[in-house]
Amino acid sequence: MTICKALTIAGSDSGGGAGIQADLKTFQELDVFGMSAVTAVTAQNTLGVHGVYPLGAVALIAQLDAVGTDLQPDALKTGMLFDQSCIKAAADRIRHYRWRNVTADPVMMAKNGQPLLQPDAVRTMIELLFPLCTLITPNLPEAAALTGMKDICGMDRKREAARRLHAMGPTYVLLKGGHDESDPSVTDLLYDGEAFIEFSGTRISTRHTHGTGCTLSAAITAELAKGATVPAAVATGKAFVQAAIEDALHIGAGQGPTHHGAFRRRLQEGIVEQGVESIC
Ligand SMILES: Nc1ncnc2c1ncn2[C@@H]1O[C@H](COP(=O)(O)OP(=O)(O)OP(=O)(O)O)[C@@H](O)[C@H]1O
Ligand SMILES: Cc1ncc(CO)c(N)n1
Repeated sequence: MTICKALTIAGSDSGGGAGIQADLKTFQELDVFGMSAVTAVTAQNTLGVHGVYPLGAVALIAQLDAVGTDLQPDALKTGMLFDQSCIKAAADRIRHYRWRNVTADPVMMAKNGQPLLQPDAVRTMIELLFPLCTLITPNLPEAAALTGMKDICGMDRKREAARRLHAMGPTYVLLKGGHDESDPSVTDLLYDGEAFIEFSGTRISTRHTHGTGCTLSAAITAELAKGATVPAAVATGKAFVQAAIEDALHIGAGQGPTHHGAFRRRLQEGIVEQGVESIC
């Protein structure tokens, strides 16, 4: 049996809904072999982030070299990178191993506002990581921090933000719409420097959206690993996260995780369509 392989470079979420745990569950659900390089361990649950324990660049490089010298990923994503040294290490190893199909989810804070990236690392991410990326997937607060735009509301401002983000070097920008409560169709906007494509769903009224961004970017990464185009990968990713939110598990006392097994169940029931046939 051959299988496509995907790598996540991200933080660990002990609560299991976001970070490395969400990414590996998503890779597995989409029939891709998942690998990980951990940047930091967080003590986290549905009530919030209770501690952040960075592993440091030396430990990150060791993990990336272990993967790079033996198991080449067909696609990779970055999530919580924590600080400048981790961003530099990740960018350096991505270049060294000539890894392609790179998606950066520019994680800056958890849904309840706790910081997951040091403020002085934002510029490093733009300068060193974005030019290596096939896709970046900022949410609206991240897009504001990256572009310096104060309020990004309405489609015109979203398009302007996407243009500015695209000028930072990635091939595609996906501006996520989860934080725009005024949009009932929760639209994510994809831009390749020429055309805009809107991916809409149905906004679910729920507090259980912990890790939606991680899950979306992991699903896109899995599809890219299997050989999908970026628009096709985003379409599958959006369907995956929509199903995961709709079938939420209602566990924990706070902002709960999504259900990573929901998309597979819908596939089996014929409710959603399979992504690409794997090329591996
Ligand atoms: N309430 C909702 N109903 C349906 N889809 C949603 C909802 N909230 C978010 N989404 C979708 O989930 C995905 C992630 O979007 P969001 O903007 O929430 O990311 P995020 O803030 O980076 O997530 P997180 O930080 O929790 O990982 C997007 O595809 C978005 O459209
Ligand atoms: C480890 C980690 N990565 C990303 C997020 C964003 O959802 C989170 N809450 N925790």
